[in-house]
Amino acid sequence: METINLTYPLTDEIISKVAKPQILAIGQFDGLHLGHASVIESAVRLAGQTGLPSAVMTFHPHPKEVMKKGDYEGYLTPPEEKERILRGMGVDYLYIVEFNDAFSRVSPQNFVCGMLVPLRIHTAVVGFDFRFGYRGEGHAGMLRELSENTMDVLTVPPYLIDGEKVSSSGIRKALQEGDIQLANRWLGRPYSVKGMVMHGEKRGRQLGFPTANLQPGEHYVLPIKGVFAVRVDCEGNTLEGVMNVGVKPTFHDQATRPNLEVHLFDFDGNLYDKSLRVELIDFIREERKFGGIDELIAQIAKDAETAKQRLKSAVAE
Ligand SMILES: Cc1cc2nc3c(=O)[nH]c(=O)nc-3n(C[C@H](O)[C@H](O)[C@H](O)COP(=O)(O)O)c2cc1C
Ligand SMILES: Nc1ncnc2c1ncn2[C@@H]1O[C@H](COP(=O)(O)OP(=O)(O)O)[C@@H](O)[C@H]1O
Repeated sequence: METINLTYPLTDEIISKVAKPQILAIGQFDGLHLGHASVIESAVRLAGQTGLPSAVMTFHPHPKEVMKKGDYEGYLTPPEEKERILRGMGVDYLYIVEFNDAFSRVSPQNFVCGMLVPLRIHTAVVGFDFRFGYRGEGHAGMLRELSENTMDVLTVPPYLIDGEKVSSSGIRKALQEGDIQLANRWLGRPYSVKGMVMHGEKRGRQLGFPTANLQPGEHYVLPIKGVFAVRVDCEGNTLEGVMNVGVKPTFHDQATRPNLEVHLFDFDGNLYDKSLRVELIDFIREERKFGGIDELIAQIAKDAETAKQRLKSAVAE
């Protein structure tokens, strides 16, 4: 898969590089959940049937972040994570369109005539509720007409689980409520957060549980504050562990943005400045303020045992 950054308006240089008959799935696709996957898989399937390349068009930064909408809480899948997942889906091209104030004011007509038509899109594949252009005034039904019938449009129906429409907002809510099982079921994979390991307060080792403190590189949606059973990808190696997401109220009175810290099982090495991708497998409990260090240590030991059991049963499922 090749990733190509696009800005509006397209330059002649980029048009000559990118324009070709192709099947294009368009959407924000934050989360790349099973609903998004069904749109993208439809595009990849159609590409296979027609012999044309498949492509995905997405927008960055998140429009809600740029438009300063109150309900923006970070990314489920920052661009790097989207790339990783789309590569595994057999997509040929990923177009990341720069979303800024000016782009937010592009009309539906200009988006189609200035972006999709010059790229020579054969078929645009979109979800049933796709909106585009200034104030979201464009919808799927307008794509063909605005392209003057040069482009076909395939609209994919909602993806349901237990009668409920899979959605990014539902996944955000589930993460914030600690329902990791639901979030993961809707994502079709474990929710993961990636970041570099940084120095902490050097207390973990004294407690008997060294913890790699993660600096998430992008602004991720964080789950509820508490303890999780996790699987960790460190430079291609898979490890298991237990993670605390929180502010360590036992040691700190002031609430800050939560920290992510992972204690890895059966590991003794230096992780500083390495990149870890942590998959949340299950939620164990909420973070608490303990009366003393011994109580905290005893609880962390219990958490580690619980995490090992949950990881074992997750594999067996
Ligand atoms: C599994 C696990 C559970 C934890 N639970 C709590 C908790 O409930 N309350 C709390 O104040 N700190 C909790 N901690 C955080 C510890 O206080 C923290 O690991 C310790 O202060 C080390 O911090 P450092 O890495 O910055 O040195 C937990 C840590 C782990 C690994
Ligand atoms: N099993 C392990 N799990 C996590 N980190 C470990 C482990 N063994 C060694 N380490 C190393 O120890 C560091 C954490 O030790 P800790 O005393 O908690 O220091 P800090 O406060 O800087 O995080 C990690 O960043 C990593 O480099």
